[in-house]
Amino acid sequence: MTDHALLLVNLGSPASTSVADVRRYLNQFLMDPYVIDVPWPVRRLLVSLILIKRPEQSAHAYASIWWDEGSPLVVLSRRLQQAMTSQWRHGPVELAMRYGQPSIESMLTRLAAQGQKRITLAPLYPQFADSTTTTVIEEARRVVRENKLDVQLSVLQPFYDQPEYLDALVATAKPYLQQDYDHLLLSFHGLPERHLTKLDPSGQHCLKNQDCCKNASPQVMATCYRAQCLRTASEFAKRMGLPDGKWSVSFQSRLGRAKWIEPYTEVRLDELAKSGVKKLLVMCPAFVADCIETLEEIGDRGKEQFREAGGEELVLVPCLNDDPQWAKALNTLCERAPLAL
Ligand SMILES: C=CC1=C(C)c2cc3[nH]c(cc4nc(cc5[nH]c(cc1n2)c(C)c5CCC(=O)O)C(CCC(=O)O)=C4C)c(C)c3C=C
Ligand SMILES: [Fe+2]
Ligand SMILES: [Fe+2]
Repeated sequence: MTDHALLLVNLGSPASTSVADVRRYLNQFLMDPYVIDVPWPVRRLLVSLILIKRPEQSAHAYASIWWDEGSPLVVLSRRLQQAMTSQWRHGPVELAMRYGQPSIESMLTRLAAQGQKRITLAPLYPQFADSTTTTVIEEARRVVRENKLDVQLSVLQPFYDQPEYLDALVATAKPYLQQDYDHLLLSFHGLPERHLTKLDPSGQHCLKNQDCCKNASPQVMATCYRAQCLRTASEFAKRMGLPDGKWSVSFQSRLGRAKWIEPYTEVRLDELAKSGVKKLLVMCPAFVADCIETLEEIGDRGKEQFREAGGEELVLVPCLNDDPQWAKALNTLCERAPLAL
């Protein structure tokens, strides 16, 4: 069978590091109602305020990590796509970005025009969030509906607890953890707290007490990003045989004034340095590909912050990127993707 395509979808990057391209990208990203989840007029106002200063700052940050071939996130996702072509046996493997290019619309319409009858959509996010997983699925649905595409969609489910993903994480991180180090920080992308509490099916659980994410029922677990991050971290630690106290979890990349899920990575970097940690390993399991958030926020700024607070060395563990074991694992996960309703 060659008419069942695989479409990998990652977040996307600006087209270049120019302030104008970064502004265009941030505008598309932040005007997504799944990202800034307030009514349109309020979102428009908030985003316009953010767009006064942020594009210049972000353009500078992007320029510091940009590669000759382009954005690390896009280049690494493209390499993963290439690695997946020798794994996926049912049809072509393509890559789209939720924001910027190549768009989900361009890739889905192209695949349908080629005669693909079924498409497995793979949002490349291990943990579920509306601002990542849902927005990809809803955009794909919109494209199929509005273009009347004659395709059936299957969707890769969040894989935060799947052995294939966890084993691939262990394989890529192991060489780093076999060296001497004092502490491992698992730093996940953060989310505004509101994004968790509004999805809590009981309305009585999320963030009601300190241990809510450790005692989450299967219903809460299904949509609680924080609980899924903590599960990934504890399963990883179990597989690596890490003792309690040798590792911890934090959340990075906070934007704006709202309260985001805690603990914040920037706070933990200071705390760890002040508690005597000299050599710190940081891994970022919410990102399957290295990007501005890992390379610049942790690898550059985090490293400097940790040293200024008294630490000696911060080592950033690379993301899964195009690791062959990861490509194999992702293929197995995609084979299991159920048909979308
Ligand atoms: C891994 C999952 C991600 C979640 C959850 C997420 C939520 C989220 N992000 C923002 C705002 C920004 N994120 C930015 C970059 C960025 N975010 C993710 C992933 C998640 N975001 C990735 C992979 C990247 C890297 C993109 C790249 O080109 O390398 C940015 C842009 C960079 C910057 O200016 O800092 C913003 C802005 C919000 C508001 C949010 C949840 C509501
Ligand atoms: Fe983000
Ligand atoms: Fe929770």
